Amino acid sequence: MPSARPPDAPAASTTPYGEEKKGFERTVIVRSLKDIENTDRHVRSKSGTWESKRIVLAKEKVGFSFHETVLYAGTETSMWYANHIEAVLCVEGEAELTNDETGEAHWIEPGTMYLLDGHERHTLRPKTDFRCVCVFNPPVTGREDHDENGTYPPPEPEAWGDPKLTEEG
Ligand SMILES: CC(=O)NCC[C@H](N)C(=O)O
Repeated sequence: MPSARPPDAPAASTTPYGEEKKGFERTVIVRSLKDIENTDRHVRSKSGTWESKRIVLAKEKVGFSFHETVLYAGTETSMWYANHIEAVLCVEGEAELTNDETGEAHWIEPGTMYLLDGHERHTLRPKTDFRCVCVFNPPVTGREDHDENGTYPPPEPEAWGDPKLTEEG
């Protein structure tokens, strides 16, 4: 049975910035990895070292994107998220993570998270297929793949609805 709505509940949803979200419908987005398989939200990298299912994107306008990524056993991927912050939680497999700014190495296994809060250049070397869930802020818009530096371009503010960045003047 649905629970009663508390009297002080907000009348409408708000954005991450506390502003009312326009066009809000009182529905919950439910989406499975199976729904995403082989759609536009499923990106296989040009490098051939990873694939990513983009579960939540900029167009959802919630301030972040949320992905499931698999990096393949025996590969090496060097990345530099110059325009994004990324958090990564390993859910399956094992990999060595190197901070290419410092040379420091970390072993990442299920239950371990790493956070690139300083746009650090880094490399992942999975020993086995490495499955992780990732959050990007600002959100990716859909088809991003690494350029020659392992970077994604920044999204246009309009793409993810940041009211602070889209205000006139
Ligand atoms: C762990 C990592 O950054 N892998 C590269 C793909 C990225 N997570 C994505 O989903 O776009």
